[in-house]
Amino acid sequence: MKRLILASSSPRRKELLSMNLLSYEVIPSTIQEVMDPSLSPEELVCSLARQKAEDVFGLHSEHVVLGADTIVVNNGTVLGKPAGREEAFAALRSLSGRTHTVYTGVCILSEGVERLFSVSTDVTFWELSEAEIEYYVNSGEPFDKAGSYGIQGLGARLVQSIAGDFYSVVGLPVSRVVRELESFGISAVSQEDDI
Ligand SMILES: Cc1cn([C@H]2C[C@H](O)[C@@H](COP(=O)(O)OP(=O)(O)OP(=O)(O)O)O2)c(=O)[nH]c1=O
Repeated sequence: MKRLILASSSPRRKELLSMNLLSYEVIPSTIQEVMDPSLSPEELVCSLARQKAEDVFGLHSEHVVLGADTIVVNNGTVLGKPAGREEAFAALRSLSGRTHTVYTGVCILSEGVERLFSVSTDVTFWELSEAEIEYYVNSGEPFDKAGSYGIQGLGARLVQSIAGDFYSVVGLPVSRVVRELESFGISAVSQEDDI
């Protein structure tokens, strides 16, 4: 029986799958992500998701492997995870009072089959004061997150509205993923299993 392997070190992706799936194993990929600047945002997240999935599938090709990647694109600029405080400040200042797009790419691999797709969500930030930005950076939350914020945490207060899938912003479009996984023979937790 094929098992699902999540090729990710992201605690958010793990949580989102746990909410929905019977069982899976986590084997994070160890690749150095290669970003090709000539790619569109959709192509870029798909390429990074595929790199992560292929890395783990290379060693576990008897199972189903899922890789994902999330980026924030603001006015044509790709914002990944900030390298430090200054980058986090700059990213949050640039997102203030504007609408940006969060892209999450997903790659699911099984022997002879590949499913590759991306989901985009528009997120609008309130106008942020310097004091608000400083408070948020000091919380430490921006540092392991694309775009320097987490919509699921303290960062919720920065967000005025979203158009699209909330869970995709958090790192995994989980309802689409659950449906795609069914065609690989990986099924979601049923009502009875919960009782
Ligand atoms: C925009 C946003 C991103 N994020 C996170 C999701 C991802 O974990 C991270 C983007 O980095 P990724 O490079 O997509 O993922 P990762 O390095 O955390 O994990 P791995 O490569 O091992 O799968 O940003 C949030 O948690 N909340 C948000 O609102």
